[in-house]
Amino acid sequence: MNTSSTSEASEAYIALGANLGDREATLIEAITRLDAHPAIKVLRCSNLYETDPVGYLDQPCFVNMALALQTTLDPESLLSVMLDIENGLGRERIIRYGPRTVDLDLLWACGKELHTPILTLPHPRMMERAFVLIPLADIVPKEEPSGLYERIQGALHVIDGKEGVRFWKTCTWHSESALSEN
Ligand SMILES: Nc1ncnc2c1ncn2[C@@H]1O[C@H](COP(=O)(O)OP(=O)(O)OP(=O)(O)O)[C@@H](O)[C@H]1O
Ligand SMILES: Nc1nc2c(c(=O)[nH]1)N=C(CO)CN2
Repeated sequence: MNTSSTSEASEAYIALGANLGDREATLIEAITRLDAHPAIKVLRCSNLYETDPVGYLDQPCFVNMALALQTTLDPESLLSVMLDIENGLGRERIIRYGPRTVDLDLLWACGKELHTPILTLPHPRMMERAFVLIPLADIVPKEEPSGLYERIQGALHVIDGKEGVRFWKTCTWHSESALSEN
């Protein structure tokens, strides 16, 4: 696969979800694979939340979380890495909004707006979804320069507890590169 790197590293936020198989193990493996990519560093992980399904209701509860990444990849190349990881972890697309071993959505890349055949940024449905916003709020600092913090707070105020999102666990993932530095 061709991935293009820009010379400057920038921050991106992604959402993860899983509702088939060992949900926690699959999410941890997805984080490990992202961090193992030479152009991606996982900076922060949210807590894990158990969430009631939204959109297609006849399916198991999800575990959802969010990550802050630093990357030198452009957004389309980052998405391509994410899709490869989803496929490698057994993701199948059968029912729209249906059950999945893992889902990785690119939410936000420094406030960039993009509309290409394969990528829309910011993610078009992120501000309607408590299962995205509540984990994301764990890891976006108040001083995030492109205004993401304020957007999340405003959107959460509108959603106001309409979805079932329950704290489940803290994230146990630690970067292997950080461990080997110590
Ligand atoms: N910001 C984005 N993040 C992830 N995928 C995106 C984004 N914008 C467009 N896409 C496209 O959406 C396609 C379908 O994604 P996917 O099957 O994961 O959708 P979904 O998770 O079922 O629904 P949703 O997009 O509402 O979360 C991807 O192959 C990708 O090309
Ligand atoms: N609770 C929850 N519901 C969903 C989720 C998800 O990750 N969590 N993903 C969907 C498709 O993107 C559709 N519905």
